Amino acid sequence: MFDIRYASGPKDAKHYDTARLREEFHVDGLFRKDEVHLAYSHVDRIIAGSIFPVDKTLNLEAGKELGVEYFLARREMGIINIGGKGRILVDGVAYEMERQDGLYIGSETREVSFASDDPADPAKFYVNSAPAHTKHPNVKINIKDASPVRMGTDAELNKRTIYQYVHPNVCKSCQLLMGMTILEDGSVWNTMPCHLHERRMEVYFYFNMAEDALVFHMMGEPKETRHIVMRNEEAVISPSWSIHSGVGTRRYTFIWGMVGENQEYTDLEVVATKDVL
Ligand SMILES: O=C(O)C(=O)C[C@H](O)C(=O)CO
Ligand SMILES: [Zn+2]
Repeated sequence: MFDIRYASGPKDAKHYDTARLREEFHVDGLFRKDEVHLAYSHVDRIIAGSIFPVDKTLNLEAGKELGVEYFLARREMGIINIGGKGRILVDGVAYEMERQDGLYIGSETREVSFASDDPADPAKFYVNSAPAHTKHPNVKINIKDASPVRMGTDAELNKRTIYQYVHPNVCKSCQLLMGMTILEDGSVWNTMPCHLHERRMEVYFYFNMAEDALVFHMMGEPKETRHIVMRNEEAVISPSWSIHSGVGTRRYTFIWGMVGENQEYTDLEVVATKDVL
């Protein structure tokens, strides 16, 4: 059921060629019609992936990999809909999900199912899930409820708004932080100057990209940088030792999710551009 990824350390990763870098960190094949497609990373045991109900209703099910009775028995989940209108049924409570709506689901939630209103314009649910030690309330998060942070300048081609959906300012979670960053027209860079956060790992999911557009996702230690070429609706795992930044051939949007020791979004070390190699 899961696309399993084990953890790689920086001493090994600096020797990887393109194919190996992609095998370890790059996640594709998302949003296949009527399928749940999830990658399970052993880095902080985050799960990231897609749930794409078109003609069918899809249920969240625990595989043998989770070793529990139901998926969210010991996990929490954040969801953002990047498609048309849909519904998520959470232990009998229905949440109507428009495009850009988010949902936080706390642990100990037994039954979660996903459906689209119109197969011609189906909902596309991107999800992140992390181990959780306690139950927090389920919360629907409209983009207007998300905490916005405007960043960047025209000169640096990086004007963007970071919408923090699952964040202590918006709702309680055990460790998950999740949000969506929308670049302005003409802006192509995210997160440059780049940063590290040793206490949290991160997964990026790039979307709203034209078919012929690319994003070069930067990764690696600050003085051993590598890149991974990203196409529309692909994700990339960023271990805590790696920078994560990207530049596109056009504007794009991305969803980021973080898990680890703390929930301090600003607990990061900025790497000066002069120190990057
Ligand atoms: O546009 C950005 O910059 C981001 O969205 C950065 C991510 O949120 C991140 O790296 C948080 O640590
Ligand atoms: Zn980061």
